[in-house]
Amino acid sequence: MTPQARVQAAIEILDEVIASARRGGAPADRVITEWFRTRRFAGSKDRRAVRELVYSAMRACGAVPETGRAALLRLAQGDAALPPLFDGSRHAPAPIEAGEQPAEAGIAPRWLEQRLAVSGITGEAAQALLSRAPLDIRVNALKADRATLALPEAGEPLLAPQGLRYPANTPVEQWDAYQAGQIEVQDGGSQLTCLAVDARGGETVVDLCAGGGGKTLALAASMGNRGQLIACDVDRARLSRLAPRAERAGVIIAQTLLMNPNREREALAPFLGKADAVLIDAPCSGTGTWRRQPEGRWRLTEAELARVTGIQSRLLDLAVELVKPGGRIIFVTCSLLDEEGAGQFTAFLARQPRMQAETLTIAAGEPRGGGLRFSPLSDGTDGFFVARARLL
Ligand SMILES: C[S@@+](CC[C@H](N)C(=O)[O-])C[C@H]1O[C@@H](n2cnc3c(N)ncnc32)[C@H](O)[C@@H]1O
Repeated sequence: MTPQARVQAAIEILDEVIASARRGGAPADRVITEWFRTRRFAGSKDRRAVRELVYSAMRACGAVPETGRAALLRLAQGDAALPPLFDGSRHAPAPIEAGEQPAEAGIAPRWLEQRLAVSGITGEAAQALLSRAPLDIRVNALKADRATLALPEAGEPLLAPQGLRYPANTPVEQWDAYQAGQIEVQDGGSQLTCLAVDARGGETVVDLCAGGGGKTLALAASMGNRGQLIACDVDRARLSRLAPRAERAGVIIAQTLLMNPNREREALAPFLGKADAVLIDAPCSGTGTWRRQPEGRWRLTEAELARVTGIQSRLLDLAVELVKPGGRIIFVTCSLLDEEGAGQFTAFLARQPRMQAETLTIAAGEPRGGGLRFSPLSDGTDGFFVARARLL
């Protein structure tokens, strides 16, 4: 593909990414893969270059762009090599017209920038939400140890005891250690939130929002595969990804529990008052994951934010019924918004006087509202809020 054709391809893909974000459809990565599936003429270098253009353009725009072309024009404003490629030649985008408006720059749609600002995320901290994420792995302590595991490339040790960092796009999934279940891909911040659970062998631990089991696997490793680990979710497709991952990782204690939304308590009846720990890795706005999914900013609406914060407070109250006296609840969101972090946790403590907040001894993050907040700027991780409370 010519450089001009790559720009035109990026514009067409962005049109689809924008439409998909508006209707709550497939994420950008899938849109890109699908686009190339029917364009076999594109080689691997073309794919990489077009993908880079698409992601750079997404990062350059704040609010949802009207069109892919407007998004690319925004990117072109900061990259002198791009405007000449709008030359109208075969497969190239049409020439830029006088007065043609690029999409708006910014961190996010305005309402969301304001919510971030109220939560103390402005300037550099806000800009860092759109930086490029590295690739972090967790060495699976059930099968290996960071200190002795030989890997094709030496990573940078992270604060999390089994964490290693690599440049983005390192093909770790092709490594023998990955196939052997000795390593998992997991953001360093996510690994730190698992430390807050402090899950131990022999305990009963409920992972209330297990999804595909990223944290479940880390908890099983921390428990040395001893005890009871109940991985729950309301999304059948996500939960079904756990079994093959658990098998590869050698995890034998995780049992899955599919719940009906709004009827979670019924499914959890056998565990009421039995849990030593309940992890709530709650559904959230995902504002902490924009480094990887910049189009997440364009999917979020105020109504969706209100919906997920409602689920968060409901699950927090449900967790109180699940823990035994002395048991602990760990609340996690991959968000930097206080309404999904410090504010949510403070309101929970006020509603539940028998729950007492605990100070976390993780040497990272900024103390906020009884918990810790990790951010791309200060911690080099995805954005997370994590807090722990114990039932008196
Ligand atoms: C942040 S994701 C979990 C990620 C997962 N723990 C991991 O580490 O890979 C949030 C999960 O909450 C689930 N969820 C949404 N509503 C729920 C509910 N009412 N009860 C339990 N889980 C819910 C979603 O399906 C999603 O899988």
